Amino acid sequence: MEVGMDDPILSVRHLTIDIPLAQGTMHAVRGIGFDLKRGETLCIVGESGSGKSLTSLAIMGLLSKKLRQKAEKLQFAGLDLRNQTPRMMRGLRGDRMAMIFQEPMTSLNPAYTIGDQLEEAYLLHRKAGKAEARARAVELLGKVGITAAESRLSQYPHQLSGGLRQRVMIAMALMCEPELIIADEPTTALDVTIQAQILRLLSDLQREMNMAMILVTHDLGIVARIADKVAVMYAGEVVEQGTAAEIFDNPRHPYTRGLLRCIPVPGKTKPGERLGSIPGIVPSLVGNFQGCAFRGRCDVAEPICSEMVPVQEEGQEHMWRCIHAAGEGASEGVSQGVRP
Ligand SMILES: Nc1ncnc2c1ncn2[C@@H]1O[C@H](COP(=O)(O)OP(=O)(O)OP(=O)(O)O)[C@@H](O)[C@H]1O
Repeated sequence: MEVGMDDPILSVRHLTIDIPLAQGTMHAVRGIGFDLKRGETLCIVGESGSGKSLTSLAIMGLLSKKLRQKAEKLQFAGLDLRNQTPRMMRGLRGDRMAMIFQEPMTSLNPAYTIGDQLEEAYLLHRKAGKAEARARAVELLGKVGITAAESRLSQYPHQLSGGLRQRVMIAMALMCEPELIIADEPTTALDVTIQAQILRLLSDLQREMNMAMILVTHDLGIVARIADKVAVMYAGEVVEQGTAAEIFDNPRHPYTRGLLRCIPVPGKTKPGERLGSIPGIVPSLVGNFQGCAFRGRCDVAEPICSEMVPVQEEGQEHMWRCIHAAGEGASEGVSQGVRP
């Protein structure tokens, strides 16, 4: 099924991911949702363990079978991803959707040349001949700024620097010009200056190819520069989401405000600048959890916060899940509904 240009290419509603553990079930992702259109970039930010990677893996159909995933809606390009067989998901991955991981050495096979690995997805999905796949590989290596691309094809991953390997990973993900790309902290392992170059490159290619992109990152400088939308995750929930301008200029949730306190203005944030740290620890998500997960670290928390948080409603442009923020003369469209 084709989707119109204005329809979301990706639509997620009430995605939950549970992890069975010896001590009980961990509710690692707790009912998140967002929409993404073609050509848009959604940055997911939040501290370690908030569920960003699990969310990315769930969309790609790569979650371990031991984890339990449910969603009211998980739709990509008009396809219901909840009903796809593993074979169908393999058909989509590398072709219409692709993922770039943190550490290229875990995704690149040390035993195969760069050329073989770049050509593989193209040969598989495009039913192309070897010469055509090779020409495409050279073209993509050029696009990601790798010079003497022909000679790189016969090299093995260990012969390249970390920055070059990450460029190869980007080229690999883009071989079939996917409609959706998910990049999970794609430059964490690299030097700060190279990180900024590579993320800028990824963002330029994403716009050139009109792909939708989810970028999971801790780097608020990058978020300020390239995000159209931002989702702030905390303890398995999206606590605030909106356009980048709304999140940076008018953050409403105390957690978002805490993260941005040091660097509130897009354009002033430097590449490599990371999330500030907020005192306190994230509560355990094992077993039943009620109320706002941030309340233990929040300076405006009240007893009612241990009972309820505002719910997210369909179609809200700027959403935050905090009773206080919503009560402070919030703008239109903010949910006043609550759930335990
Ligand atoms: N296979 C697993 N078994 C048990 N716990 C897991 C598993 N995968 C993830 N978790 C837990 O689920 C929570 C969310 O993990 P996730 O990797 O999505 O966090 P994240 O926000 O991506 O963190 P980071 O920024 O550190 O990558 C964490 O507490 C993590 O320890």
